[in-house]
Amino acid sequence: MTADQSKLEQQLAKLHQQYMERLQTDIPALAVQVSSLVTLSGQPDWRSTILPLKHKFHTLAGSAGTFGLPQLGKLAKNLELQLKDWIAADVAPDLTAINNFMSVFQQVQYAHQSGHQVMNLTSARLDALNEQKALIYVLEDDEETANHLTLTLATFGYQVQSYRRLVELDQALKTKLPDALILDISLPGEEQTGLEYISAFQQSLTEALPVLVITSHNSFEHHLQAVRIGARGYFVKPVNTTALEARLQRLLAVRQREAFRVLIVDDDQLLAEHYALVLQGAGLRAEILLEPSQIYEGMNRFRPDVILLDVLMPGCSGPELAQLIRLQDEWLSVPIIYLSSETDSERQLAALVKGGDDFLTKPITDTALIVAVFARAQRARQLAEMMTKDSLTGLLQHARVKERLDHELQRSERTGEPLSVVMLDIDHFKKVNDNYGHLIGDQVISSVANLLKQQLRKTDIIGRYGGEEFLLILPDCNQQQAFALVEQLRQSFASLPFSFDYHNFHCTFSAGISQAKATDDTDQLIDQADKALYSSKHAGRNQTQFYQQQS
Ligand SMILES: Nc1nc2c(ncn2[C@@H]2O[C@H](COP(=O)(O)OP(=O)(O)OP(=O)(O)O)[C@@H](O)[C@H]2O)c(=O)[nH]1
Repeated sequence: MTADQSKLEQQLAKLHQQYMERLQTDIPALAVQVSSLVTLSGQPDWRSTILPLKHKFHTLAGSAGTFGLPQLGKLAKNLELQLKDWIAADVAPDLTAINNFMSVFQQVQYAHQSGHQVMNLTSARLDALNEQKALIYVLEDDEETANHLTLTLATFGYQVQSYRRLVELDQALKTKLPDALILDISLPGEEQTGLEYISAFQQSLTEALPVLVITSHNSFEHHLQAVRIGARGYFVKPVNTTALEARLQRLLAVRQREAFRVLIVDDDQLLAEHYALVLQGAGLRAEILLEPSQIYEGMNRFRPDVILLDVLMPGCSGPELAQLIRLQDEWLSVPIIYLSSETDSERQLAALVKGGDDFLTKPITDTALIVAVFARAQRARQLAEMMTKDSLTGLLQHARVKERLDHELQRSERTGEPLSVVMLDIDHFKKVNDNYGHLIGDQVISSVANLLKQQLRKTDIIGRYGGEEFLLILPDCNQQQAFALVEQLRQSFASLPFSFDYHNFHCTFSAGISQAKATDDTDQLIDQADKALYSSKHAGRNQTQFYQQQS
C-alpha cells in the first residue's frame, strides 16, 4: 500500500468513526420519535409526525450501507417504505401496525451496534493522473538527428534523455520507464536491431510502452514490423520534428489530462466527505457543496464535469436544484447524477425528467460510484471538447475563449488577483503558406498551439482567436510576469526548426499584453491586447509589447 493509499484509508476510517458516533445520538433521538407513534391513532395530524420520520429513515437507509452497516440500511429502508405506504393509503396506522413497526425498529437499534464490513478501496482505485512533465527517451545513433530531436522536444517542455547505444537505453529502461520512447530502428554496429530489442522488452511489461519509430526505411515490411512491436508513430528521416512532437502530444494527452471534477451536493456532510474521499482516491477532484443556495458560485468556481446530487435536502430538493442548474445555458450539458436512497422507480423517473441524467441508489459500493462517475465524466469531457475546441489545434474556439475571459475577469474582480491577457499572432504567415503550402502552414499553427499547451500552466486558458492568432488568459499573473512568460515562449518558438523538402526554416510571432483593471470589460481588454500586438508588428515583429494607454 502506498503512503497516499494508507492516508486515504485512515481518512475513511476516521469518517466511519465519526458516523458511528453520530449514530450514538441519532438512533436514540429516532427512538424518541418512534415511541411517539403510539399516540398516533385517531389523531387528525398524524401525517406531521410521520413525514419527518420518513425523511430520517430515508437518510439512514442511504448512509448506513455506505458506512459499512448494510443490515441497518436495509431495516431503515423497510421502515421508510412502511411509513410511505401509510401516507399513500391516507389512513392513520392502527396499534397493531405501529407495534410491528416498533419491533422492526428495535432491530435497527441492535444493527447499528454490530460490526461493519471493512471497506476495500484498492480494487476500485483508478490510476492517479500524472501532472508532471512527460519523460521521453530517445535512442538515436546519429548525433545530428539526436541533437535536433532533443532540442525540439526540450523546447516544447518535455524532459528528454538521449542515448546512442542499446546497452545505455536498456539500463535506463530498467531503472525507470519513460512516458514514451523514440527509437531509431536501424542501428549499425549493434547485435540486435532496435525492433528486435524493443519487441522482447515490451513482452516483459504489463502495459505496452508507447514507441515512436524513426527510420530511413519506408517499405511496407518495415511499417508492419513497427506496428507489431506496438509503434504508435512512424517517421521517415529527415524527421519532421514538429509533426513528431504533435503525435507525441496526442499520444500523451490522455495521461496528462486534467483530473475530472465532481461536485457533490449533499446535506449529509459525513456522507459527502466519504464520497469525496473515494473519488479523490481514484484520481478525480471532488468538492462538496452543503448549501444548495451556493450552487451558482460553486459551479462557476469549480467548473465540474459531473454533479452528484442528493434528492432529499431541506430547503431545496435535488430535482429543484437540477432545474436551477439547467436554467443557465452554459450548464445545460453537465451531467447530473442523483445519488439517493429513493428506490421507487416512478419517483426516480420524475427526478430524471427534472434535468438529471442518471440515478444511483444509495447505498452504493465505492467501485460502482467511481465507475459511474468516471464514465459520465469522460463522455461529458469528450462531448464538451468536440463542441468547444478548434479541430486543428485542440484549443478553445473564439467564442468560448471570450466566455472564459468573462469568468476570469469576474473572478479577478472578486479576489483582487491580477489577470493578464495576451494576443499573439504568427509573423508573415501569409508567406509561410505561399512558400511552403497550406499543409505546412497548418503545421506551424499546430506547433504554436502545442508549445503553448506544453509550457503554460493548467490554470491558464488558451484559445485560437483567429486563423494564426491566439488569445491567452493568464489568471493570477501581472503584466510583468506575463511579459517574462511570453518572451520565453517567443524565443522558444523562434528557435524551433520547421522542415520542408529537405530544407529548414524558422518562424516567429509577435505579442501584445494587457492587464485587467477594475473598470475593464472583456471586449476592452481584448482590444487593448490587440492594440499592443499591433504596436509589436509595427515596431518590426518578433517582439512583445504592453498596452499603453493613450493620453
Ligand atoms: N495554413 C493556414 N493558413 C491560414 C489559416 N487561417 C488563416 N490562414 C492564413 O493566414 C494568413 C494571414 O495573413 P495576414 O493576417 O495577412 O498576416 P501576414 O500579413 O502574413 O503577417 P503579419 O502582418 O505579420 O501578421 C492568410 O493568408 C490566411 O489565409 C489556417 O488555418 N491554415
